[in-house]
Amino acid sequence: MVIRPPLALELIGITKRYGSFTANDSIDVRVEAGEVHVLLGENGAGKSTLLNTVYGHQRPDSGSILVNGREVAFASPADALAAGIGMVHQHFSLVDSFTVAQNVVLGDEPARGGLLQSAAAERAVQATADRVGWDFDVRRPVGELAVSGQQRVEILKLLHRGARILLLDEPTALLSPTEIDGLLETLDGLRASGCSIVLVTHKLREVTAIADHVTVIRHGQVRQVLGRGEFDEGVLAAAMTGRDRVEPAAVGAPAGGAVTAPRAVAPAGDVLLELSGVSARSDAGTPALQDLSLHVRAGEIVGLAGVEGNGQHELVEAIAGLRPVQSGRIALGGTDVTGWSPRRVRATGLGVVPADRRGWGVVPEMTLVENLALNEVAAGRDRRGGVLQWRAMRRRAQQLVSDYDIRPGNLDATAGSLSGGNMQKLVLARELSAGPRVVVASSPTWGLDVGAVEAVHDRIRAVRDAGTAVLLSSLDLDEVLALADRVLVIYRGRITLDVPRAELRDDGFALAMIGGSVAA
Ligand SMILES: Nc1ncnc2c1ncn2[C@@H]1O[C@H](COP(=O)(O)OP(=O)(O)OP(=O)(O)O)[C@@H](O)[C@H]1O
Repeated sequence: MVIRPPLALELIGITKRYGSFTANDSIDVRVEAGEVHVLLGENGAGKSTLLNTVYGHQRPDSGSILVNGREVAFASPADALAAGIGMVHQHFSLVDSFTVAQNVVLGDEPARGGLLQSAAAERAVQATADRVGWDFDVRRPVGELAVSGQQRVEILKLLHRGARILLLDEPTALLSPTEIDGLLETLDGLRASGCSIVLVTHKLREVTAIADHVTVIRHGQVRQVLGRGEFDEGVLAAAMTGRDRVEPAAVGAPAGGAVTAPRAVAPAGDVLLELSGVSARSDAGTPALQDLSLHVRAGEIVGLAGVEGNGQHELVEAIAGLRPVQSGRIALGGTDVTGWSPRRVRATGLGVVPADRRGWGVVPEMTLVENLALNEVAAGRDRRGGVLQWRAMRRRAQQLVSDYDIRPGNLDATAGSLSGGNMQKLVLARELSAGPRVVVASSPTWGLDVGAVEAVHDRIRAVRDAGTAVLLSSLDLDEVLALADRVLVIYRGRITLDVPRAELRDDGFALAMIGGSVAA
């Protein structure tokens, strides 16, 4: 008789309702010790709900959670951590000026002589890093690490507190391709050391690279469980959508390498967005944009590539009037808008898809109708004789919800109740649909499932074809290559490469992103 070790984590019949809506409907998931188990599903399928339930953020309405064969009930994330479960969030909670060791022990300092600086803490953290084979200098300030290094510190924090089961909700959504490879290597090492990993990702290439098992969730229910050898990208895409086998490209998958050729004809429209010698500071007061100049013409998509932290966010904010400009000039449609308020800049016909949708993309407490009408309201186009045109606003919202496939499409639900991907669709619907002259978009498809990615790419191409000037900043190079007519590279707040997509050489492109100088 073979005696099997207990499962690391077993979810049995987990059900979670929000009012009359069932987000998780009797979900079973079996996670073995030392495996990477992917939860896959379209936007709104119920993946984050499930992770939040397992991590003690919320109680399930029914169902059981077993850790190493023993039933548990968590009232908070602290309970989950005490049982050996840790969750890595998309946004880090690290103190840049603290060392790796200080960050790891923060809030959990050694009991005696428990100062953050203690050598004992350093030794203990080093031992944890050594245990998983990470070559870390734990005395280095976290602010000096790349994003992937910081993500490792977040994971180290959990391991140091005894976590052996890690939950990761879209950890690669805002990482560059090299950083994604780094994270996959990290996960592989953790698996080899016996940790179990539950991973939510929309990128099918990552799933095929790393998953031992995939549980496919559709409309809150488990539809399929697939083991290694039983899936490729086509099978996964089909399982997610419920269609017969489809090639991922057919549902849109930049990760699968579906790169659309740029338009053959060079755009010849007027310059609608122009930055001349713009300098601006980061939140920390350091130079973020340095004498930066660029332009985007009507009917052109300009892709902005660069490693995270080279000024992309500050650039988008400066154009939107959200970040003061030290020197230089920003013009929209030929009008100098430097120093204008965000509201006034927008009124010139600017659409903005921000990197942080929860920050200023949506107002979570407001309904879908209200969020979709924000631009109209701000521009005073929503009223007649001073009276809000609710009926027209609802009609328009209904149309946008259907066009952009925002689910569930209850117009009176708050934006905050939407899943991450559907919230992103809401922002895109509002910003792309108002007939903007210029669109500035930061990672527009982050968190979207493969089908939604292609739909959004089509919409961005459509606004371009209608004569809009589009500046698209993305960490996903496949996305830049799929959409851009011209590619810029931003490095340390300066544009270091500016070349038509058709003339782009891959090696030069990659080199420019890390500061190398090349002839395109
Ligand atoms: N607090 C809430 N109140 C009401 N409905 C909610 C709430 N949280 C989530 N939902 C709904 O539950 C469903 C599942 O959401 P969830 O965030 O789990 O999806 P997801 O699979 O993680 O999607 P995504 O890939 O877009 O992140 C969605 O329809 C969402 O609107």
